[in-house]
Amino acid sequence: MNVAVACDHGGFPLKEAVLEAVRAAGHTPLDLGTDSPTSTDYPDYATRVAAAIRAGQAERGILMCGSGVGICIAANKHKGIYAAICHDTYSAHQGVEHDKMNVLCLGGRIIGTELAKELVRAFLGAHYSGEERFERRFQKTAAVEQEK
Ligand SMILES: O=C(CO)[C@H](O)[C@H](O)[C@H](O)COP(=O)(O)O
Repeated sequence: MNVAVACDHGGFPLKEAVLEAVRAAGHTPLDLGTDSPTSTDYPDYATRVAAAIRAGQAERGILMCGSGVGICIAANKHKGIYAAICHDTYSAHQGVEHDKMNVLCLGGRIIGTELAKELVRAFLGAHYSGEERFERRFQKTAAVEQEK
């Protein structure tokens, strides 16, 4: 699958490792910036990844900022984006399996490159289970989204 990847300056230290982990998992990363540690604004990169997913250019996304918080909040403002910060591998796969998480958010000032690679592997290796209770809960969440 195509995986849209973007970060601000705080997430930039993780970006190369994340791109490498996407390729190592057999997927194609779309590198949507930023391309240097120069200070920039995380909502711009959340929008790039959200747009790629909404346009069907990528199935999933990975976003990084300093903590993962700001870019996750910004991503979740876009329809069809279900983003979460996961700094443990259980959440990185369970979020997809139970909750249809389609964007993984990481904090470049919180975790190192090796954990980031493991989180990417767990996220990309997971698939939505589609079990009735998960779909029921997801539909309740989606209904709130439609009210916007
Ligand atoms: O973590 C972030 C937002 O949650 C950002 O990546 C920034 O690191 C954070 O806001 C700090 O910004 P600064 O301009 O680098 O001081």
